[in-house]
Parts: sequence; C-alpha cells; structure tokens
Amino acid sequence: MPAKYTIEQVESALTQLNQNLPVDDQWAIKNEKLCKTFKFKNFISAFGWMSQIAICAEKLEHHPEWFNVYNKVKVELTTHDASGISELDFKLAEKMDLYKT
Ligand SMILES: C[C@H](O)[C@H](O)[C@H]1CNC2=NC(N)=NC(=O)C2=N1
Repeated sequence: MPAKYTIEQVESALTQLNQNLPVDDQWAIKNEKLCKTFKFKNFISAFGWMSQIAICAEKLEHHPEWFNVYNKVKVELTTHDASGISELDFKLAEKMDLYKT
C-alpha cells in the first residue's frame, strides 16, 4: 500500500513536477489533492486523452478523480488507500502531462 507523503515530500515532488511547466499550466495542492484543469480544443480531444490516461491508470492500479465538461477535464489526484497524496498521484500526474499534446 502506498505511503502518504509528508508536507515536505509533497512540496518537493510538486516543485519537480512543475519545474518545466509554464506558470499557467502548473499543478497545485487544493484540499489535500494534487489538482490541475486540462483544456483541449474540443470534446473528442479531451475524451481521447482521458482514454489514454485510463490505460495508464489501469497499469498503475491508480485511478484519477476527474470531471469532464466538453473540452475541459478537472483533475484532483489523491490516494484513497493512504488518505492523502502519495507517490502514485505524482506518477499519474506525470503521465497526464506527457500525454497532453
Ligand atoms: C486494489 C487496488 O489496487 C486499489 O484499490 C487501488 C485502486 N485505485 C486507486 N486509486 C486511487 N486514486 N487511490 C487508491 O487508493 C486506489 N487504490
């Protein structure tokens, strides 16, 4: 079972995750979750990306909380088994950025 990250571990991993992202495309911690809203050109692009991430999530055995409306996907990552943020949330976040064109 993944261990819940300490505040220091979250801060450090967040800095690393955001280091190559523009200021308007960064991950943030909100309500103890790793959050970002992804915007696409239309619904098909958003849903295509979600399908790719669904395969990643299955491989990682770690699943996102996300909310899609048309071309936007609001993502809130947390590890239910750890009651907080863990390494798996950062792994999934990396995949999300990687598959976002
Ligand atoms: C057995 C299975 O691996 C676990 O239930 C996984 C599934 N996906 C999960 N996803 C998330 N976000 N948190 C979890 O704790 C979690 N647990």
